This record gives sequence, structure tokens and C-alpha cells, in this order.
Amino acid sequence: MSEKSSCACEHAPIDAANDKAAAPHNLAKNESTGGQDTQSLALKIQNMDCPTEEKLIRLSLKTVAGIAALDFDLLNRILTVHHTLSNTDIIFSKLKEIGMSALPLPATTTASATTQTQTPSVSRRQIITMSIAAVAAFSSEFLAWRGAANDSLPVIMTALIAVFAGGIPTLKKAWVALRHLSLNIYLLMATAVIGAVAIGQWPEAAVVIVLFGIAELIEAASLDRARNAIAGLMAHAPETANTLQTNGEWKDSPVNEITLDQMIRVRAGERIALDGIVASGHSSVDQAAITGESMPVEKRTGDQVYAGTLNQSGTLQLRVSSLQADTMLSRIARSVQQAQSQRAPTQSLVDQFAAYYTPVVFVVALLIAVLPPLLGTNSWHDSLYQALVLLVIACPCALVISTPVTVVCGLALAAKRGILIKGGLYLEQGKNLRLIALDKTGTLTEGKPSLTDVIALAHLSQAEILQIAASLEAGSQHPVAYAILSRHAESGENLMPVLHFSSITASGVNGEINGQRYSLGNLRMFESLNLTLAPEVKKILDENLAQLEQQNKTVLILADTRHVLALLAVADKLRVSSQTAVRELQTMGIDLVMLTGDNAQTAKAIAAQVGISEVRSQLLPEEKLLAITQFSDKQITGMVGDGVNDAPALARAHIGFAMGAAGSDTALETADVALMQDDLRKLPEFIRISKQTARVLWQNIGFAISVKILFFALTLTGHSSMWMAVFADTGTSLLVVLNGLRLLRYQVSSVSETSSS
Ligand SMILES: Nc1ncnc2c1ncn2[C@@H]1O[C@H](COP(=O)(O)OP(=O)(O)OP(=O)(O)O)[C@@H](O)[C@H]1O
Ligand SMILES: [Cu+]
Repeated sequence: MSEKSSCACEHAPIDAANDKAAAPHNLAKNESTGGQDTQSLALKIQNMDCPTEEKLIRLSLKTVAGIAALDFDLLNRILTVHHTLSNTDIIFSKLKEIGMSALPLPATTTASATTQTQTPSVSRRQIITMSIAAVAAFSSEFLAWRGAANDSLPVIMTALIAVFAGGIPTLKKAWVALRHLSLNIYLLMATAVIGAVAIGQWPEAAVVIVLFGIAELIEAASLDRARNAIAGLMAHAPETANTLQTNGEWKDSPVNEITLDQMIRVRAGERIALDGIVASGHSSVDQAAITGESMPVEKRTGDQVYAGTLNQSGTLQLRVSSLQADTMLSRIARSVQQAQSQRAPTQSLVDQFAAYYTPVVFVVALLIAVLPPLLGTNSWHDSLYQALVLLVIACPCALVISTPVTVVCGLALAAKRGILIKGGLYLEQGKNLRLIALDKTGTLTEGKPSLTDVIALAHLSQAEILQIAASLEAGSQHPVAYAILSRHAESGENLMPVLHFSSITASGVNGEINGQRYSLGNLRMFESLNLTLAPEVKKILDENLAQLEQQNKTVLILADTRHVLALLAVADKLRVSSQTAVRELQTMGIDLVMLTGDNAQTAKAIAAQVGISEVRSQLLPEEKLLAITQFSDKQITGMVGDGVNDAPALARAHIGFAMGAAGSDTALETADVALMQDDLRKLPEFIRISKQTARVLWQNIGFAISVKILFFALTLTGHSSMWMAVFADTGTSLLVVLNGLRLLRYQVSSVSETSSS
């Protein structure tokens, strides 16, 4: 065998490198195509189930010039071909050659493909023919056991029926593999069966191939379940919605025909079909499908509601705010789907192991077949038989299949709980987190501060101060601006026009109102103005500043070009859940550090309230980034933020968590792990899911390897038979898949949940 024999079975490990290149973000331009625009063709391949088929497809498409990369999503049976071809017919004919029929999918709807109900992998016909094969195979074995010769006519006849009814798909796939000089489980099976026949072991041949066929069917059926774990996330949104027609009547229409800004009506007890803004009505909505949060949320006019969530009490009229493919629910499904097509580290490890394991066993089998008879220590017949048994256990199937199934189930479990993980890598790394840096505003606190004090230090009245401050803040997105603007809105006054507005990150805002230049911001900003203050003003300013900070408030200074005009103070509330989360994380042995742009006094006070001892305050965004860089050089570091102006720090951390992702697109996109709910307790929950996934992963790997070792030993000492090996091999595959699926039912019970409910 050529270089291909190094990747004998299943998941072709040589392709691990290609997979990196095929990751969607690296694809925009492909070097090998000289910068030409690469197009993507998404194909649904109904009979692409198993990693072996991935290998075959790669081999067969490798020869086509103009194909840049291949993306495999085996679980959803979607192959994405990135190419520069003007005519894609060649792809279809190449696939046909290896017995695969491909159906093109519109490139943008790969996500909604998950929403379609999948045709089950195992048809009724397959079950019936397999049953016939099973009966025939066991009759053959039975006849032989009752004393008929292994190569007597009735035994051969029943064995042949078994092979024809149950073995044809296996033999066919083996033939394709042979033609492409690739060694896979089907070829091994076929070799074993033909070998058995050659040495006159007809019943053995029949039983082996039928057992293998049955196991393949069961495995396909259980993979369906893993597949549905993700499709199940999408099953929640209804396919039709009650929409307002132009003639004023309400009519049910299919969701994919509904356009933006159309009005839809959702009655109590119905699921919402599309994302929208409540236009009228009042109800409580169960948002578990999106946030994993079990408590219903009150919704009234102006509130955002999501597709897939359950309207519990009143009728709601909504203005549709996103099309079916763009709903939060679709984006979650798409994100999980993308996550699972990227290989997790353990998977690459396992693939690498498989790359060595199989050829080694193959060589050993060869030696066992040839050496003892040549040395005269064993007969040709027995040696050949032993070698064939070894071939059966040469297949690392169980090992290779268990990892992706387990990871997918872990991802699906987390998604169900409102934790969106962007790749198996983060799921695996979660358990290794040693330090987590937390942003203060919007992460530990609610991020919705309210204005508590307005202290005039010059000639302006409180109302005038508020009006100037609010006008300046109108152009800012900062939570502080929100506090000032919402207080101003209550006064009913108008905002004044601002010229030359600028907003300085982590400092404040400035601009010109009625010909006068003003600035509003923290002490840093004020000091940069370099005002010379009269000693008595300076004294009053310092006293007030100290006093407000003593009360743990964030203080802003309003000044014009010559005078300090006022102090404004805002205070933010700690989230109730933060304290519990902090305690849980500390119990897990994780160090916590609070990073904030706010003043030292307030920062320290908030940290003390939640129980965090290490605080870094008055940080600029680049200083936050620097801190994260230092932390992550030393240990596995996580960073939690809202994703708005801490995106670089989130990206630098090993795992960047964004809070409240259901409300913010940036958060959803920048984070490695998006917590859909504004609840820090999702963090320990994520770590627990990560630990449980790792546990199942290693159980599976340990189990699969032990069975292999056991059979290796049994075979070398002449204690195993071929059907035992098949049984062990396929049985192991099955058990590891089922063990992986168990994750879906894992109860992520947490201390905080039981104590707070
Ligand atoms: N638009 C603004 N108006 C007034 N002051 C501002 C504005 N933006 C920032 N500041 C001041 O700069 C400080 C630092 O801001 P920054 O956004 O870095 O951190 P933060 O929101 O206070 O806290 P965290 O870093 O925990 O999110 C704020 O505490 C506030 O005093
Ligand atoms: Cu295999």
C-alpha cells in the first residue's frame, strides 16, 4: 500500500490539516487559486454517514483542479465544496462514480437545512433484508453446529443467502475502497469474509458480515439521534404564523413568505414564529428555547421577542424584525452547526492515533499470517485465520466515531441551557480554566445605572446641568449615558444640538452647545483639561468627589473651558446572581480578577460585595487587553464581558465569554462562548458541562482502547474468533455512541439553582 495505507480506517487523519484550511473564515481567498474568488457549493449527500465516506470523497475530488477546500458536516450530511470552477458538473459526476448522489443546497440556507426533518438513515427495507440475512446466517451457523460440514451444501446455501441479503452494501463499499486503493473497515470486512470463505469457514463468513451489517444500521440510527440533538433545537419555531393582510384580515401564512415589518399575531399557548417587537398586547413568555432560562419573562409594547419562545398568557401582536433564516434561533442553530464541523483537539489526537494504530496492526496481521507457517510453528490455515481476526480489530472505528458524537452532544446540551459554544475546542478547554477576568459594568452589575446625584458647583441650575449633560450624552452608547438620558427624558425637556461632538473611550464625551465647549467625563478627562481652579473651588470639588466615591458611585465631572460646573453621580446595581456565581467559581478553584475602567474606590466596593479580592481599576481598553495577555501567558484564562468595547480582550483570552448575547449581535459574534442569559451562573454551568463532556470522552476512549488491547492479546494467544472480534468491534462503536448520547440527558444541577429556587 502506498502513503494511503497510513490512514487505513474511517476519519482520514491526513486530512486534519486540510480541515483547518477549510474553516469558513480562512476561506475568503485561497492562495492556491491565485486570489480568484472562491465560490461555495453546498451539497446534501444522503448516504454520506461515515468518516470512511469522507475519506473517499476527498480522494476522488482531490484530483479535480479548481477545488480549493472541502468542508464536511457528516452529522448533517452536508458537504461544502469551495471551488473556482465555472462548471460544477464534474463534482457531481465524480461523486456519482463513487456511488454518492448529491443534491445542491442554496449556499445561504445551510443552517435551515438543520431545520428540515431528516430522512431517517435506516429504511424499513433495510431492516427487513437485514432480518432475513440474520436468520439465514444463524441457520447456517446452527446447521454447522448440528454437525453439517462447514462447506456442505445447506451450510453454503444459507451462508450465501445471508451474504447477499445483508452483505451487499458492505461488499460494494469495499470494492469502491479497493479501486481507490484506500484501506477502510469495509475492505477489512470484505477481506475477512472472503478469507473465511477461502479457508472453508462459510458460517463464520455469514455471521461476520451480518453482524457487521446490523451494527452499522444501529450505529446509523443512533447517529440520527445525535443529528437530531441539533435539529431539535430548531423544532421549536412554528412553520406558519397568523399574519395581518392588507385588507385588514388575519390569515395563517407560511413563515418563509413573511417579510420584515409585517404584523403577526400570537395567541396564548402558541410558540412565536419569528423574531419581532411587541406592537400591542401584554404577556409572559417562556424564553427557555433561547436563553435556557426557565422563568417566564414579562413582555409588553416595545419589547423584543424571539422565534421559538412560548407565549404563555395573553395575545401579542408583533412587528416582524427578522426573516426566518436570521432569527436568533436560526443563528444559534447555525452557530452550533458550525461549531461541530470544527474538530476538537481530542478528535485530532484520536485521528492521529488511528493513523498509526491501523497500519501497525496491519503489519502485525501480515507477520502473523506468514511467519509461523514459514517457521513451521503453526498451520497456514490457523495463521491466516488469526491474521483475519486481527484485521477486524485493526479498525479504530469506535475510537474515531466516539469523539465527534460526544462533542456534538456536549455542544447541544450547552445550547439547550442557553450557552452557545463556538467550537469543540472551547468545550474541551473549559475544564482547564484557571483564571477568569470579569468586567464590572454589565457583567457583575446590571449595566443599567441610575443617576443618583447632581451637584451644582457654579451658576447653573440642576435642570440646566441635566439638559447639557443629556445633550452631550445623546451621542454615546455608554451605560452612564443611558442613566443620564433616561433621567432627562422624565423631565420632558428637549435635547440641545451639539456641534463637534466626540466620545473618548473610557473617559467621557465633549462637544459644543450654544457656542460653548463642554466636557463630561471621569477625573482623567477632567484633568486633561488642565483648568486652573480657585483653591476654594478645588476644595469643594475634592470633598464632594471623595464623598460620592465613598458611597461607591461613579462620578462624572461637567466642565466648560474655564470652570468646573457640576458633579453627576451614577450607581449601578449588582446582579443578584453574580455573588453565587463567584462563590461557585471559587469553589472550583478558579482565580477571579475584576477589570474595570471605573474608579478604584467604586471598583473595590463592588468587588468586595461579590467576594472578589483582586481588582484592577481605571483601566483603558488597551490596558485590559494587556492584563489579559499577561494572564493568558501564565495560565488558561477566560474573560467575561459584554462584547461591546472589550472585544479585543475577549479575543485574546483563551476563552472569551459574552453576557446577554440574546440582546446583542456583537456579543453573539465576538465571543467564543455566548451566554444567552444575563446570568453569571452560566459560567460554572459551562465548566461543569465541559468536565462532564471530558469525562464521557475519556470513558469512551479508554473503553475502546481496552477492548482493542484485550482482543489483540486474545488473538495473539489464539483465543478469539472472528465473529467475537466483529462483535467486540461493532459493539464497542455502538456503546461509545450511546454513551455519548447519554450526555444529552445529563442534569447540570448546580448548587446555586437548588438554593435559589
Ligand atoms: N459616555 C460617557 N460619559 C461620561 N463618562 C464616561 C463615558 N464613557 C466613559 N466614561 C467614564 O469613563 C469611565 C471608564 O469607562 P469604561 O467604559 O472604560 O468602564 P466602565 O464602563 O466604567 O466599567 P467596565 O470597565 O467595568 O465596563 C467610566 O466609569 C466613566 O466614569
Ligand atoms: Cu473503522
